[in-house]
Amino acid sequence: MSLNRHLSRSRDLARTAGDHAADMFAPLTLIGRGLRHHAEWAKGRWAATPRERRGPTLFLAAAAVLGIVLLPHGLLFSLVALMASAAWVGRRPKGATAPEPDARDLKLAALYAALTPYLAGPDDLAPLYSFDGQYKSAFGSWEFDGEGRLVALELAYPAYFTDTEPTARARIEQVVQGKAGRAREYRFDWDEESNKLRVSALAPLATDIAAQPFVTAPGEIVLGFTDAVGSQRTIPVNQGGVAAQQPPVVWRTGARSAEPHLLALGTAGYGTSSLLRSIALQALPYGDLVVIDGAGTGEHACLVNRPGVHTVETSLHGAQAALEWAALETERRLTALNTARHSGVAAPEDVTRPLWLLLDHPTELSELANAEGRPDPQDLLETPLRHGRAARVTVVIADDIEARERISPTVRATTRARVVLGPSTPEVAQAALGVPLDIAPAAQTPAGRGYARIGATLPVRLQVPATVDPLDDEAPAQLRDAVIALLPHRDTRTEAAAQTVQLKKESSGVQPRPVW
Ligand SMILES: Nc1ncnc2c1ncn2[C@@H]1O[C@H](COP(=O)(O)OP(=O)(O)OP(=O)(O)O)[C@@H](O)[C@H]1O
Repeated sequence: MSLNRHLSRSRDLARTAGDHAADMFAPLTLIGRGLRHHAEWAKGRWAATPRERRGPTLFLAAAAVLGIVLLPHGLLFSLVALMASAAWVGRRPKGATAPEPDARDLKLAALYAALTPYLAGPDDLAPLYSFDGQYKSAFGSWEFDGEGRLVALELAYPAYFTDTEPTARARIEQVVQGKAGRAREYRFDWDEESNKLRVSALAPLATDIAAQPFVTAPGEIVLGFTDAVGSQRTIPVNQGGVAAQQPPVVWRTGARSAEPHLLALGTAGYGTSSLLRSIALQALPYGDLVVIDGAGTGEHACLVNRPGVHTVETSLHGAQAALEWAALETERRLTALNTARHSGVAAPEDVTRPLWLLLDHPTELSELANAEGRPDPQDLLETPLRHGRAARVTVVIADDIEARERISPTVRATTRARVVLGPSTPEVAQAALGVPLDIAPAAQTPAGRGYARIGATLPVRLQVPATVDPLDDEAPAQLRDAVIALLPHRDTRTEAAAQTVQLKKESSGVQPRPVW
């Protein structure tokens, strides 16, 4: 017999012996698997049993075992019963594989595990959060979207959690946002009375609404658009060339407004100048403007010499002259209004026509004035800010969030309409809006995105309509055309479209029309 035949025979013998052994040990494997299941089940029950009930449970189990041992043939019968049940549980249908873990279950379990270090109390006898706990003990309800992303969650937290402390809340909000995905914004609704937190993921706001005439009453300014929760009404808009209804963030100005002035702070490049331009275009049909461009970048040059625009100032001297005039004009209007009231006649039109003071980056001028030992332009705003409501003078200030410390206390105290644009941390949002934000911003923020707070209301999300500088060659022509179409003209000629516009973006060429 050749060596090869010997080898193949031994292989066959080994295979047959293996098959026989597998057949012989199959019942043992089956029972072993069943016993393992039983052990896991018992371990799970033990972990789920509250600590104070573990002693009595152990006692009952020991009593049952003792009873079985004392019964005639009790031990034998119980062993047979255990083997039979293990064999039943351990059987596995042919081809069956372990079920895939549910991705949603895994996400919720991961969130629960991440929250546990912040919400578990070491001395809590019945903890909602514990390292060997289950998320179902703390999470009341949850909802996932079609793509498997968490969109809503209600969770309970222990009563001793310091839910009134902004830092403690912020920690929990950060954990939730981290586990649920930083690409979206989340609203956090803390129900302090019942120790519940409701989290909802917010759909992104529309970014394709350009400057256009908005359907509003005189004195109403559309700061931008929000979600359905943030506004009580919708207005018709042209959204990316399609007619749509969108909920606006409306700022009411005028003699009856409780928030007659606005302060907008933002990260550089996130659209505070565009917001100012958007307000200017909405204010111009009903009022007059004085524009101060503290950064001197000529971003508001498109307003120069427009009907209703008194002046666009970019220098410290010009800004001071304009603001001194505005202060005197406010006093003149107050006197004229008083006289009219005393004589019981209607106030003249030049007193009631709204006057808007729009200041972009005024803190830069404050620094310059400080260096030159001249009066701070912000101080010149005192009269319009304090008496502007009665005199129909509205002040709008836009500045860099980094410059918030240099904003004067009078400006901060009198600007009750607030906007913050660009990426913001809880501290920045609180400094800009005056209250903590109950919304966690997304990791990526488009230009013009932020939050608005009008008076004592809760902050709402805000997307400012794209109101680009029509003299900015890099801005899309379509957006520049939208702004050009809204600029008022001295005659009936139609202004050239953005592609052929001949205006030069040279702030040195800006010739403001002096009013004093
Ligand atoms: N709402 C918006 N939609 C689309 N683009 C915008 C919007 N707001 C601003 N932009 C674009 O973002 C850029 C910066 O805008 P803007 O100059 O208004 O920002 P800013 O915060 O005033 O910046 P800076 O402080 O540097 O002047 C511009 O190119 C502008 O066209």
